[in-house]
Amino acid sequence: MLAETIAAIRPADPVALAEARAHQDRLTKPRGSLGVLEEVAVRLAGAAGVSPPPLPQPAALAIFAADHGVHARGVSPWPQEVTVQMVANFLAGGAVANAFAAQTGASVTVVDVGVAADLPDATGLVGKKVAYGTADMTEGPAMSADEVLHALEAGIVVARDLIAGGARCLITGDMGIANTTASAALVAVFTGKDPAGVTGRGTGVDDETYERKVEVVREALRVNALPGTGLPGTGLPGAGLPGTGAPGEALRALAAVGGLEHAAIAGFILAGAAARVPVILDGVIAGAAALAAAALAPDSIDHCVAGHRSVEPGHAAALDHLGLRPLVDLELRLGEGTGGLLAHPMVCAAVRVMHEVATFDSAGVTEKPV
Ligand SMILES: Cc1cc2ncn([C@H]3O[C@H](COP(=O)(O)O)[C@@H](O)[C@H]3O)c2cc1C
Ligand SMILES: O=C(O)c1cccnc1
Repeated sequence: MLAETIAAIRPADPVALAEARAHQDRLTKPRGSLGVLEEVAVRLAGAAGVSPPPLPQPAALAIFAADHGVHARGVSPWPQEVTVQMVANFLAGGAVANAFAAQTGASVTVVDVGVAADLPDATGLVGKKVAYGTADMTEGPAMSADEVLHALEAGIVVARDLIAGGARCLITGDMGIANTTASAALVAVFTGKDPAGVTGRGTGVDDETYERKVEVVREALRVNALPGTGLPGTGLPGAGLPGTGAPGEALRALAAVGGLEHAAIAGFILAGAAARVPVILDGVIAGAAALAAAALAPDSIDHCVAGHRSVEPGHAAALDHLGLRPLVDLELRLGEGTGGLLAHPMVCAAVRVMHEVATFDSAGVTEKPV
């Protein structure tokens, strides 16, 4: 399923890109006056392979929830049970993501891809549990080869189901106490940056915990023989995992220091790209997952929009590496999909302009100031 999804991904269509740019310049506004929104609309045209691109609605948020063995190293001030408790909160409609989703009319799908506990009442939960959390990445790989593949496939299936149900825009979401530690490790591996520069305070750790968190990331890279000099191109063997060269290395890195939700989000991105349905990325967890998706299928990023930039330093590093410009920068540090949801109306507005704004010709507006 993974190989077939990757094989279906096409890069941005150059004809649609050129048509969209030309169309922007014919609309009744000074050239370039919509700034970044013009780039977003052009990007979506390239991704869809048609100009104007389809309106990216209805949108569907998928919140992938999982737990992390590295939590045992004291990298988050919150107990692990908060993951399953928040899953219940999402299902009850009580989280920030639910409020933001209601605001933009997005559906919310909650996926258990690896929560350490089972919910007493799982009504409405999409059950795709691959494992009861990952292993501690400072003691060896967080996931086995099978687990990482199954989690990727879970994300692919969720994306396909949402698209089959009518979604025309996918938004990534996450829930997993300690997942900013795994995110930092992934960002360090894929960008080649030092852990100190890409590790953040997550939910808000004190100085002492922060120092430990950076050391834990360093230790995880060392124990898993990930030199942190950037991927692809580290020459790491993809031992035991399908694919040779860069994809095999990417899978090994994802299994070594990622989370089940990172793998699922990577699969979700790949499946959106394969179906030419745009994916709005949320924060640092999505950024780390997108680095893995990019290593598996570089063209998948043509189908992504960076919803926002969180305060996590690893997020900015991931976006830089991917060449993505975030739409919203509001010092958010929550995850769940909140930043992606806030960006969704902007992406819709950018595309709506392409469909509804008159051209200089059609409106009889003089094209150039005399
Ligand atoms: C109540 C609560 C709600 C959340 N919603 C998202 N996160 C976010 O914080 C967690 C990552 O931060 P760290 O790595 O510091 O543990 C993830 O679960 C992420 O989704 C939450 C965290 C908490 C505590
Ligand atoms: O960048 C994020 O999305 C983020 C930051 C802190 C905690 N959880 C998520």
